[in-house]
Amino acid sequence: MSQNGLQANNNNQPKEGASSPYMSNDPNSNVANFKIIESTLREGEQFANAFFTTEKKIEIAKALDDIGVDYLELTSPAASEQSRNDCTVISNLGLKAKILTHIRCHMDDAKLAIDTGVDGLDVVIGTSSFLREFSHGKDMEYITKQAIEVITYIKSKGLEVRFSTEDSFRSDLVDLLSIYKAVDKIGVNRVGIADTVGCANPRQVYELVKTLRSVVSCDIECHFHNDTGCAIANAYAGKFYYYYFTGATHIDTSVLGIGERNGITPLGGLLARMYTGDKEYVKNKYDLTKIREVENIVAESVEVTVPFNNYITGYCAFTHKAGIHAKAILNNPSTYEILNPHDFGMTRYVSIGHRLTGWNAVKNRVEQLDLDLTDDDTKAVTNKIKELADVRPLSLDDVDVLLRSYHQAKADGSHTHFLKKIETPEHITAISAEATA
Ligand SMILES: CC(=O)SCCNC(=O)CCNC(=O)[C@H](O)C(C)(C)COP(=O)(O)OP(=O)(O)OC[C@H]1O[C@@H](n2cnc3c(N)ncnc32)[C@H](O)[C@@H]1OP(=O)(O)O
Ligand SMILES: O=C(O)CCC(=O)C(=O)O
Ligand SMILES: [Mg+2]
Repeated sequence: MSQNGLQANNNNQPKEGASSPYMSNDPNSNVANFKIIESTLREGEQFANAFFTTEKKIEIAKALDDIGVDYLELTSPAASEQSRNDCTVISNLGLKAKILTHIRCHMDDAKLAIDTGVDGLDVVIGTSSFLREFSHGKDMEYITKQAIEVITYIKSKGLEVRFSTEDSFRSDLVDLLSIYKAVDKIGVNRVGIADTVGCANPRQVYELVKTLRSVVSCDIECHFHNDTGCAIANAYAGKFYYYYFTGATHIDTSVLGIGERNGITPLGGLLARMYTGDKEYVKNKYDLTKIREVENIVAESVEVTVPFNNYITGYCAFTHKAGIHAKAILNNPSTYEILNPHDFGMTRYVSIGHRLTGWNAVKNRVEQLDLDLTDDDTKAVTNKIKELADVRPLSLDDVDVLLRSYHQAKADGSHTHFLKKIETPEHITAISAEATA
């Protein structure tokens, strides 16, 4: 969907549910109002390589807080003594983000978590037949009773509480709706749906959120694994329904998407997706220029490199190569860019030393170097670049040497001969060496 298409949709009246009790009367409800539950310090700690010291958790928490994420979700205090201490330490940092910890649907875990000083608890229990049979072994009646007891207790302590079903998309719909209805009735702040195994597609997400929206009045949170590459699209599909009808949603993310197996919805990718929906809202709410910093901190800590094709920060995310693209980008970047790199603290790069280059891109370099060459000159040098780049790609330095040397040769009329003499990329290297000798 095009950026304009989406924005136009925002201004349209919703096609369905105009009389829905969940439709906000707030005139601002047409903006992309969503909240991020940043789970690098919980789901992210489940990533194979993750080991976060307390100091590293503090550094990551502060970097995420600087971006402006709404919540930070921390590993359960039941996991280990250090995990419990870390909940207390991070709760006491005085961050703007609300601090949550993630617990099993069990009174022991809830009691342990209450004392850490967090703002709220994210309670989870599996409801699919897989989890009921092979994980905790409890039936729906037991789960519902337990959920009500745990939620009531947490609420009595004045904390925010969310109840989520694990493996929601492989759970029975009647079971799901019935337990969500029960917890909504006792005043849970949010219910969560979790695609724990990454099996859901955007259509299923949209349908489940829509159905759930019709049975609960509390907020709805979404947690999507990326096993089949749908984590961002699913988050967007979940939000898209809210977009019209509630004006509120909560989406779980982690930095670089790290988590159990191949992880969940990545923070940067989600922000890129949301930015295309409502650029001003996203830019005003989150400091997009700080995404790179937190990604670098996390990448270094978990000993991975930021992928080359990462959303926003991948090294070639704003590199334009083919001649057709380069020409249009130089005329108007929006022709081939949906994200403005400057909004993310990034810069655009137009690559020219290769066989796919075009004379318009080379002309731009001629102008940057302030060389007095005609369009025919530029086209002749472009053809030479293509010929040489059939052997190997040229660096920008190679291209500059070629352009400058051609320009010099033009002064005494030897430029045609000069181009003929350059038969391989090594000839350019030789010219360079001669010039610096
Ligand atoms: C999909 C997700 O990512 S959910 C979040 C996953 N996070 C974690 O697992 C946090 C890290 N985990 C841990 O440190 C440990 O697994 C602990 C402390 C939670 C539990 O450790 P242990 O008591 O040794 O149990 P173990 O991990 O072997 O098994 C899980 C236990 O939790 C129970 N359980 C699993 N899910 C739930 C749930 N949602 N609610 C209540 N109990 C649950 C299981 O029945 C099992 O109990 P059992 O020991 O009586 O059989
Ligand atoms: O608590 C939740 O909603 C999600 C738990 C989780 O990590 C998952 O189901 O993958
Ligand atoms: Mg998960």
